[in-house]
Amino acid sequence: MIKCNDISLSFGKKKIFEHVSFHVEEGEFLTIKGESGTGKSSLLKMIQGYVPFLNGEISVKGELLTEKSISGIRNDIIWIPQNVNLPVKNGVELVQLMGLNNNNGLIESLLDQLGLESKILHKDFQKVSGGQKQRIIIAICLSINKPIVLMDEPTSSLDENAIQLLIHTMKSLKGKTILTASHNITWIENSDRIIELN
Ligand SMILES: Nc1ncnc2c1ncn2[C@@H]1O[C@H](COP(=O)(O)OP(=O)(O)OP(=O)(O)O)[C@@H](O)[C@H]1O
Repeated sequence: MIKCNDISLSFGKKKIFEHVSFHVEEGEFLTIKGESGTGKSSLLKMIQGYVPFLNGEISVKGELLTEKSISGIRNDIIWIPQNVNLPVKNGVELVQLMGLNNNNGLIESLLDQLGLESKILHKDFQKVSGGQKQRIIIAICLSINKPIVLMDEPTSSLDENAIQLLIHTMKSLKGKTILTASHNITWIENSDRIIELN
């Protein structure tokens, strides 16, 4: 589903990683682990064409990542960041900004699986905890039906109980190809497979 072949990353003269190759099978839940600064987030952004890579090649669903194919590839991906700093007051406004229609109640059902009541969508982001906000963002993003889910540090603000609920939710998303960047032990242990950047 996703193939990275012999890719390297540098910012200016600073080499972050070199000659990295891995693949993610369709329906697999794979986690990239590694110390802070090893390039996990950048690698997830590379797959979406937001960070340029050196050497090698990346392909998604059999299609090489090029200027021409980027928009089609992005169209198959849900990108779930750790946090959002957008001009929105709460979850309802975020749903509107993202142009989502939630008429089948999927967001509420995902919030429930993540241990939150749906009314939290109306609560000001300033008044919810970091862990609640992260789960609201995840529920909203997961309601979008795309075959590939990329998540950057999905547990960064979550406590152990919320991590377990999120793992359970991810495993219930049948058929999705999930690639995450994390250094959380519980998350890593529950992934189908891990690769390490160092
Ligand atoms: N746009 C950029 N310009 C210059 N340097 C960058 C840029 N983005 C990231 N870096 C540097 O590249 C390195 C890798 O960053 P990245 O965020 O990908 O690492 P990470 O493994 O995800 O780290 P963390 O676990 O702390 O999130 C870091 O040293 C970072 O400072």
